[in-house]
Amino acid sequence: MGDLYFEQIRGGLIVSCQALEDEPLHGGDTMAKMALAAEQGGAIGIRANSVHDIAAIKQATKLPIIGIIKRDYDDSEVYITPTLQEVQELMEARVDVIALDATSRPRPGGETLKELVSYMREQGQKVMADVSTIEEALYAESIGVSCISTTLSGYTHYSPQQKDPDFDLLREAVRKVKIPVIGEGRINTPEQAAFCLKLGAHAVVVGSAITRPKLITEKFAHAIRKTRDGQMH
Ligand SMILES: CC(=O)N[C@H](C=O)[C@@H](O)[C@H](O)[C@H](O)COP(=O)(O)O
Repeated sequence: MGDLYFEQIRGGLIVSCQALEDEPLHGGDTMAKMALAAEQGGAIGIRANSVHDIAAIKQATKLPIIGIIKRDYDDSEVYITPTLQEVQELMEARVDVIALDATSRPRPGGETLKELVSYMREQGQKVMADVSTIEEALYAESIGVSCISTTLSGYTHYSPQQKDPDFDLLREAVRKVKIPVIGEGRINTPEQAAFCLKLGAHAVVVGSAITRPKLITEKFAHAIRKTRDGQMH
């Protein structure tokens, strides 16, 4: 029998509604409106950062939520749900899935991915592993995560640095792991999102291209500036 959550999100669009403290749209009220707009536009799930935003989004929509807490620690590069502290905060906030960094980089305080995943499994909590390579995807599957997401390709020094989504990682992960694989990271057009499904992605997460108007504006402004500067020469 398939898991209900994964049946619900199959073939669908999950919208990541995130704005950090230094971003203009930061705040639960804004993220709740983003999530509502996403729902009205046809999203079947939300990915959100922080207990505060998650609570606000829950008031605005009934869509299932993938929760993360981004937090910086001095002794590690890992910032997406790095330690047990963030895991416990997210469990209290009650999210459908907790996503966490599942790269091979050392975690704060010497905690391990395996310990965190075991803890969540014991509590019946579904887990999304944000990976940057196929080796990380295979390891995450072997320790019992519920699904893989290509979120962190391009954000570790040893993964391909590119402006497009990492379709190669998605393709390989779909072929090699048995659990659902989600396409995520730099999916900037509807065509790219659809292509992820063609490659076998279970669902697709899109963030910046939908919910970060400052970045979207920058792309338009940059393109226009380049053309204008070209015309002036
Ligand atoms: C690398 C990292 O910190 N990714 C974060 C993970 O939650 C978010 O900032 C991204 O917006 C999300 O993964 C969706 O990706 P994109 O915004 O490229 O569609």
